[in-house]
Amino acid sequence: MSGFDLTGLTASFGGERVIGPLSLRVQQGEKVALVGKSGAGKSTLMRLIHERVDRESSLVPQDLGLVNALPVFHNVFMGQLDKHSAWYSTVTLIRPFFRDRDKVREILQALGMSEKLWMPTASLSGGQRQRVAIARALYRNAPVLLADEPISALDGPMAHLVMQLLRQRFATSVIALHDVEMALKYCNRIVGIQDGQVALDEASDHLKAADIMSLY
Ligand SMILES: Nc1ncnc2c1ncn2[C@@H]1O[C@H](COP(=O)(O)OP(=O)(O)OP(=O)(O)O)[C@@H](O)[C@H]1O
Repeated sequence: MSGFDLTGLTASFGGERVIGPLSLRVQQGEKVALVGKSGAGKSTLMRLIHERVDRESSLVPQDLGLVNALPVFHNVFMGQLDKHSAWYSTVTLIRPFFRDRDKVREILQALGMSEKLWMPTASLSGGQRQRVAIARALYRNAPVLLADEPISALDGPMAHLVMQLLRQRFATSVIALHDVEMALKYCNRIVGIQDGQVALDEASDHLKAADIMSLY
């Protein structure tokens, strides 16, 4: 599977409906930006999609989900934890295999931080930590990328580099973005969320930033 067709997506907190019911069909090759104001329901929708797509996806959650006590290498390696045996993962914890080191180093290099390979993740800056979560998703190399605000802590040039890399490496993606210009530049479909519903669903080519700002 490299696209998905989900129906009946709903989420409630404390008896209050915050998402749906809504449907979302994403075809292979689509790069979807989820946009909408803070609290509209983007992260909740992303979690619902991930629950259904799960092993077919590479996830970059908003809270990053890193293990601070472990070095960068091991956090990135976790992207493929479910593909290895317990034996392989235990050996890797103590003495990683060369092929895995090389692969992880190569991904970190593309993200401009190969020198951090063995650094404790806790010692990194916010933007560096965000890139470790992105590296983990790249290392997982699943058919679909699900990323929740993956460039929120990055400076301008690094944000563009990361968006280019994600576009190259994942045929199909759903990325929640606050930056409307980045959404238009790097995604070919814009889905706007308002009060837990799809309020806009258009090809990027047909939209200008001002059209999207009506959601805010
Ligand atoms: N664990 C939770 N418990 C209670 N309410 C929650 C919880 N998670 C989200 N919500 C509520 O659901 C709504 C949607 O939140 P969500 O995080 O999905 O929005 P968002 O569009 O991702 O916002 P942001 O852009 O600020 O990340 C908000 O009103 C939020 O308060």
